[in-house]
Parts: sequence; structure tokens; C-alpha cells
Amino acid sequence: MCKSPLHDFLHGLPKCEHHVHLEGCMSPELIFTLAQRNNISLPDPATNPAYASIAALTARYDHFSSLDDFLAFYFQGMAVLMNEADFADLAWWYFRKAHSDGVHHAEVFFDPQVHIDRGIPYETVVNGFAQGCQRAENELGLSTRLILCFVRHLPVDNAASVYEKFVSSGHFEAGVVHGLGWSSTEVGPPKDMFREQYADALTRNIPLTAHAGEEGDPTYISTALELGATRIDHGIRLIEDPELMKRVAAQGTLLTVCPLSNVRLRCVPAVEHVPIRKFLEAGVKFSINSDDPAYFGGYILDNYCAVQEAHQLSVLEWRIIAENSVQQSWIENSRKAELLDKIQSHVKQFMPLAGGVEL
Ligand SMILES: Nc1ncnc2[nH]cnc12
Ligand SMILES: [Zn+2]
Repeated sequence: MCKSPLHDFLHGLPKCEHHVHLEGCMSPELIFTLAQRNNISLPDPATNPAYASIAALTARYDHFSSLDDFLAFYFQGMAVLMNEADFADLAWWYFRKAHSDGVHHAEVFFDPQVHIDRGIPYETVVNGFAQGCQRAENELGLSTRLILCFVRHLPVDNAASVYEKFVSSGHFEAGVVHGLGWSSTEVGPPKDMFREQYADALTRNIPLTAHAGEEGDPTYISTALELGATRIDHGIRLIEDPELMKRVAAQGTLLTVCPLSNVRLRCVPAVEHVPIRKFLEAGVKFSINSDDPAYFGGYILDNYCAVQEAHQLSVLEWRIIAENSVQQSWIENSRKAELLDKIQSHVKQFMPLAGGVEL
């Protein structure tokens, strides 16, 4: 538990999560358990000592040197997911934890290309994750959205083939998959590598987001916007381009910021350097998220608390963050109204911490 006097306020504050990779919720315990259950060999500890034990793997996660160093473990970890039930259990496990952190609405990423590449059918992945989402809606009252992510470390033809599967499945029209994103290695591959897929998705009114401005400079963000993304995942390097920052603020584009991830992947030296105050001052909308919580030492509430300890925000600033998170969620207006009411009631309870300001 964090030491901030706002801890209880932050815990109960109704949250929306917009940036979490379901495969990033594979804890070392779960990796070892599923490897055994599904008879899958993990890397040999003789050549990769990180896999000697759960404790060794956990300890290795403290020392990622970059995004790509982390991604190697992330792809290895998800290789133990085999059956629909594995995917469903993983999603359910995340939703239960998110619910206990005060999340009411969660938009979650998954990486089908990486699973298909190792022989798991597209339907197994989507059906399993969709089951987890349905269970969270039924049993926890969460609203959920699945976002299919293209990955930048595989050839674009590979993304084209999964995009065809996605389109022909009718999963968007059926409300099973709600949007598209891209992720994985940022610097290196062409910035606009999914131009064709995003152009086609726009004609179908599919919501688009993109990982950009995490390790890459602001031109990665402007390219994603040019291709039709209405949301930017991470986006912390936006502060290096004041003109672009004005545009992003004016358009109301949401940045899905992940503070603990940025520290673990060495994008910033500490949470104090995540430009939270600069974004607030510039009117840039953002939400606070966990990214790959099993790898980065914390789920969403840990990220909220880390931001509070580093930036000392007021109750009213948190209210703005929470309301923007709801307004920029990919949900119906009636659900937005419900969540905005919940935020208002919660903030009212904490009036004294707001310094007596009329709410
Ligand atoms: N932080 C991150 N950046 C890019 N791709 C990812 N895939 C999972 N986590 C990611
Ligand atoms: Zn991410």
C-alpha cells in the first residue's frame, strides 16, 4: 500500500484501463504452471539462468535494458498458452485483479500474430479471451473491450493475413473485437508499416490506436495520427514537439500513459520524469495504465499511487484524469454517464481532501 494520504481515494476512484496487454499479465508463477500443464519446455537454465526458478525469473524482470530486452521475455512467456481455457483463465485472472483495484471499464490488447505463428489458431485465441471478457461482464459488472494488436517485429504480410482473418470472422460487427492497435518494437521498422490495414479499417469505422512515442521520437506519434489512430499508447515523447502537443490537446486525442512501464523499460529514470504535470497544464488528455503488469511490478492502482507519490496531484486533478478516461473510452454514452456519476459521488465523499472546493 502506498503512503499517500490519497491512497483510499485512489483505490475507490472509478477507473478505466485502456492500455494493458493480456499476455503481459502472465506472472512467472503462471508461466511455470502452464508450462508444466501443457508440457512445454521453457528455455534451458544452463543457457538462460533467468528460467532456473520462479524467483530467478521474477528477479530478472527488475533489469530490463530496453523495450526489446523485455519483449524477448514477453514472447517467451506467452508461448505456454495453448488452449482456449488458458486464454480465458488469463483474461479472467486479470479482470479479477483489475476489479479489486477499482477498474470499472477495461480495454485490453492481445497479440494474435504471435500465437498464430507458433501454431495456435486465431479462433482459439479470440474465443478464449472473449470468454474471459464475458465472464468479467457477467460476474464483476465490468465493461470490457478487446483490441487486436498488430506487432511491428513481424513482416507486414503476417499482419495482413491476421487482418484478413479478423475481417472475415465478422468479430468487429459481432462486438467481439472492438478495435485495432499496433505494438512491439518501436524504432527500426517503417513507422507507417500498417498503412494499408489502417486505411481499410477506417472505411469500416473500426476504432484505431497505436503504440507511439514510447522509445521513438514524436514523428512516430504524428505518423500514427496521420494513419487514423485516434488514441496514442504511451506518447510520452510528445513533450518534445510543442506544436504537435498543441494539436493533440486541441483534438482531444487520449494518451494511454504507463508510468511503471516507462521506468522499467528505461524510457525515463523515474516516475517524476513522466510528464504528467506538463500534460495537465497543456490540456492533453491521458489515462494511467499498467501495460504489462506482471513484468513491471504493478497493476493499475500501483501506477496511480506511483503517480501520486511522484507528482502530488490534487483530488480535483484526479477527477479530471478519471473523467477524461471515461469520456475517451470506446463505450456507449449511457455507460459513460453511469461511470461519470460514480466518479462524482466518489469525489464528493472526499470533499475535505479537495480543500473545500465546490465540486
Ligand atoms: N510496452 C510495450 N511497448 C510496445 N509493445 C508492447 N507489447 C507489450 N508491451 C509493450
Ligand atoms: Zn503497451
